[in-house]
Amino acid sequence: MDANIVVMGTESVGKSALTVRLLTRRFIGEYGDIESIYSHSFMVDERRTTLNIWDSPCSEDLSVETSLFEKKVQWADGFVLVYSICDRASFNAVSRLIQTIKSTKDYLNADKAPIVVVGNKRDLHHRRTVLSEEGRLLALNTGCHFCEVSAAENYHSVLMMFHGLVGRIKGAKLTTKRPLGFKGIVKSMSAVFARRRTDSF
Ligand SMILES: Nc1nc2c(ncn2[C@@H]2O[C@H](COP(=O)(O)OP(=O)(O)OP(=O)(O)O)[C@@H](O)[C@H]2O)c(=O)[nH]1
Repeated sequence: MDANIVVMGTESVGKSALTVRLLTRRFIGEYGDIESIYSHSFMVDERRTTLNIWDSPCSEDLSVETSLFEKKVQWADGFVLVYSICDRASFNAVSRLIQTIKSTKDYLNADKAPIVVVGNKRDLHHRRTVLSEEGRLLALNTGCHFCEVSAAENYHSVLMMFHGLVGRIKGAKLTTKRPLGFKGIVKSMSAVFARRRTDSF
């Protein structure tokens, strides 16, 4: 089975750290600002499952990124929406992201892709500004799942978070969804890089 997962959230919440933790088991501290799709295979019930993970640098500017955003929603079988427990603005952004994802045409037309709300940087509990209960309540009220993790300190909880999402994707039988395809992904990513280059002049 193939499962496409989009990781979203505001700047510096640890989207790349979570993705790299899953892929390499390591926390390397600093991560580039690159839009990337990674693949990761593992065995579940003696069957190979491949995760394709789309990690975006920052997905909050929806007005600029609308068409790319819609492509992501179309491509995704599941979403990981990340905030930092030390950054309330990032939590509010996840709340808005849930509404935006759920109101897009592709999300409504397809079987609803599972969403997991992830509070990252749990190791920084002394700087916490978002309570666990708030994350749990947000997930409960919006039909999402919730967990808190630390990409810096704990590989196992990150692994469980991704694997739990895959289980729900399987349950939702989303494999019938029409994929964006490799060419579509390359095209949409080229558009992002082209725009960034233009923006920098
Ligand atoms: N203490 C702590 N720091 C973390 C954790 N996860 C990520 N970081 C740090 O937070 C910073 C941002 O991490 P990234 O993974 O680059 O965050 P991002 O969301 O991909 O950021 P953008 O690419 O800018 O959108 C880095 O300095 C990481 O080392 C965590 O669980 N605990």
